[in-house]
Amino acid sequence: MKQNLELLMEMLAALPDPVFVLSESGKYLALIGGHDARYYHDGSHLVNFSLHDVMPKARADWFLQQIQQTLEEGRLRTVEYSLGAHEIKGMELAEGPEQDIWFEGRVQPLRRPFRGERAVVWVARNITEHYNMQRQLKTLSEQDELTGAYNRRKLMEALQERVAEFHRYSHPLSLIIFDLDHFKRVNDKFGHVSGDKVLFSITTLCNKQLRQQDLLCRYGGEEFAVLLPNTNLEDAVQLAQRLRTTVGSYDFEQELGESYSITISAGVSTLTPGDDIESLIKRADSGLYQAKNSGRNCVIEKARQL
Ligand SMILES: Nc1nc2c(ncn2[C@@H]2O[C@H](COP(=O)(O)OP(=O)(O)OP(=O)(O)O)[C@@H](O)[C@H]2O)c(=O)[nH]1
Repeated sequence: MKQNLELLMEMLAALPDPVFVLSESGKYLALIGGHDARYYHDGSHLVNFSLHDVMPKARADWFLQQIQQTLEEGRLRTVEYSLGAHEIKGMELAEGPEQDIWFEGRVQPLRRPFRGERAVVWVARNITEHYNMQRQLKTLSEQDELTGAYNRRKLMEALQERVAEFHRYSHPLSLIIFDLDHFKRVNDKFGHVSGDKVLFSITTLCNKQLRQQDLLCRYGGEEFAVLLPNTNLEDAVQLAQRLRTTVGSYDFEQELGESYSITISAGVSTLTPGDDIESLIKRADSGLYQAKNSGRNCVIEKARQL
């Protein structure tokens, strides 16, 4: 019997991930396992304290809510969250990972009350590596390899979200499609590799003019699209003009080895009630087509004909 108990204690102590027992009121009742300092900080000092004693209120509230919801549902729940050791009072920062950790928390109700309170077992697994890799993969799947701008897939995804938002909340949404003028001449004169450098620099130049929420995408070879949430037609045209003058006044000497200017032509459209993604794109495209036919280096707006 004693041997079995010893074995059980050994097993519990050797659990690779920390396992907390947390009460319904947010008290740390017990902690076992999670002793590998490569993955976890030592949280043994937390036992007998409450969540609200050791972490900022908003954080503690969140953990408490998870505990209470798990008890209410009476079944295993899985949650993901990031937590830095610096957010927990009394944590030994030097011993353990430096960065904030992404955790997967598996939260299971205990079958009976513990010290007079309902409680859960909370297994916290460090998933930082997995999380970062997933984020990296997501970024790669949304990005154009050459320029770092978003790709067409991301544009279509964002369009779907934003158009739905427009129909629900009437937030304005505009689209610019622009294309480099006579880009074939650049390739012919300086070579494809230099042309690639120009595409990269144009992406950088344009991104500097955009807000965080705007989305610059490489739409085709030398064609770009800019999705502008919360932007009406007038402001979108203004921005398109700014992109046009920014690119037009830039000297591509560094990219091409001699002083050289490149202009862009753009079409602009804005979403209206009853409109859809296809017609928004179509109008911006037709504005671009008209801009090319009007001598290039200009912006043409296309309002919807009702
Ligand atoms: N370097 C480089 N060139 C590209 C890439 N994608 C498309 N292009 C080039 O872009 C050029 C597009 O040529 P056109 O469609 O004739 O258009 P343009 O010369 O820009 O003329 P307009 O659009 O009518 O002003 C071609 O030379 C393509 O090879 C790319 O990824 N890298």
